[in-house]
Amino acid sequence: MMRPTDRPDGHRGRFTGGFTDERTAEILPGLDLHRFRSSGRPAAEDPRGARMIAAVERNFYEAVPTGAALDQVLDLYGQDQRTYVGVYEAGTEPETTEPVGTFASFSKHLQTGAGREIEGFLISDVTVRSTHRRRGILRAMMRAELDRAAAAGIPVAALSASEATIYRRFGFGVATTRRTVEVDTGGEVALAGPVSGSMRMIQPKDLRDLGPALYDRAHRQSPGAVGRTAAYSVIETDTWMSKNDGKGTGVLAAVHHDDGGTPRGYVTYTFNGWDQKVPSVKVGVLVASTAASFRAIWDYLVHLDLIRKVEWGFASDDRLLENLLVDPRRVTTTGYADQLWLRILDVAACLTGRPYHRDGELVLEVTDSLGYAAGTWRLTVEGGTAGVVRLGDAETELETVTADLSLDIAELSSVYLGGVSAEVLRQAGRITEHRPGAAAELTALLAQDRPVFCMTGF
Ligand SMILES: CC(=O)SCCNC(=O)CCNC(=O)[C@H](O)C(C)(C)COP(=O)(O)OP(=O)(O)OC[C@H]1O[C@@H](n2cnc3c(N)ncnc32)[C@H](O)[C@@H]1OP(=O)(O)O
Repeated sequence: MMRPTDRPDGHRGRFTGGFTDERTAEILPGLDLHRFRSSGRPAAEDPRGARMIAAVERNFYEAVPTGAALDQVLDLYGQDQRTYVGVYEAGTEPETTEPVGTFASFSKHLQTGAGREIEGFLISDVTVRSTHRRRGILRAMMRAELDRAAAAGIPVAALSASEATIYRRFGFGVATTRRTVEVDTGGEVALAGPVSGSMRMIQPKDLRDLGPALYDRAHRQSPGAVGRTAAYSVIETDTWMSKNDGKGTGVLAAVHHDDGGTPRGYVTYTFNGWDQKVPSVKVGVLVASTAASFRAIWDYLVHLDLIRKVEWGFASDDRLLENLLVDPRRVTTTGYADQLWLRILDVAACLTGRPYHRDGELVLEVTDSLGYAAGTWRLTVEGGTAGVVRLGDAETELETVTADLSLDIAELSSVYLGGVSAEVLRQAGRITEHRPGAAAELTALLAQDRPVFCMTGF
């Protein structure tokens, strides 16, 4: 089986290779930090991993999985090669005690546009026990792990946030957003563009191999997309052990084939039940590797018999869905959320690791309270290739250059992929312009040829 973490080129990331267990005594008074890799083994053989998962669930106010459900989570996290940090009361052992602080990280690719990608340090499961909050445990874990990622040469960290006010202080900025939408599918619904190929219903378990292959193709075309976690292998195949013992929860699935019979996309969805006032379905995973496939999948969804509403939690902000329909008012946005938060650790590696569609030159004065990216950077783009120098470094001129823009690393991380406008952040007072028009120039320089969107959660 091809797992979401496997890549055709065999790349698993520099970072995950050289890991060893370690213990850093006294990260804070009376608190020890332990770091260890997910083993992928069942709870009976990995009490440390099991207690880590229990702590994460409890801190998110969720029920703790047990038995086969817990073993499945441990297996999935092992596939992701997650590294866990646990903060423990001094003198207690991870094998027998739950941590009071948790922090997971793993390596996945981040698409930077035009099929280019850089390694990302993906962060998840950040929690602190209710009784230990606001004592600096998150700050200590974040600092320790960003230090480690930066030392390993990973250019960017990424996360999705439970609350929007936590992570900017650590240099993270919102790079992509998503919407929750409801599509009114009652009566005659017409699409604006052509629909081709055919849809076939399949068993969700048949997505085991097809899902990752199609996702891999789709995500390479989408700046902002990241490699999926192994959890998707049970989400889309409806085989979560924690739900109905893995026997399925009624997820339906359909695949789009193009006119030549090649699969190009798929959708999973769930019926919300006949007790609803308006019969509706909720889309789970929707992956389209071509624009034609996206149209065909939505043609299928809006024409489901008896269904008068389709809900979807992962619509992009570019109004693609509205433009797909002859009547764009059928789409109602019911929620709006920041999705991918980025934190640039290595300015030069990030800015040279993405495509450009025009030439230009800008000097950026970057502040960074954690120090990784601070400095005055000259970005020069010629023929689609960027050169980046930190002014004042030994080999560059110690000149008195006036920066075109001053901004914090959180803002540079926000605008980096081109999904957020530097000019808008200037207007919001988050970026200071020293040369009129420089923010608009940066916006144009960073613009992509495709919408910037992260189509997964992690
Ligand atoms: C990527 C993810 O996993 S997102 C999930 C985050 N986890 C959760 O939401 C679960 C519930 N909440 C928690 O477990 C904890 O409250 C955490 C993890 C959010 C914060 O942990 P703590 O140890 O309390 O944070 P810590 O004391 O280190 O605070 C660090 C800074 O963040 C600020 N901060 C902490 N929590 C929040 C919050 N919820 N909202 C805004 N600011 C916050 C603190 O004020 C402090 O600011 P300062 O250092 O600039 O003065």
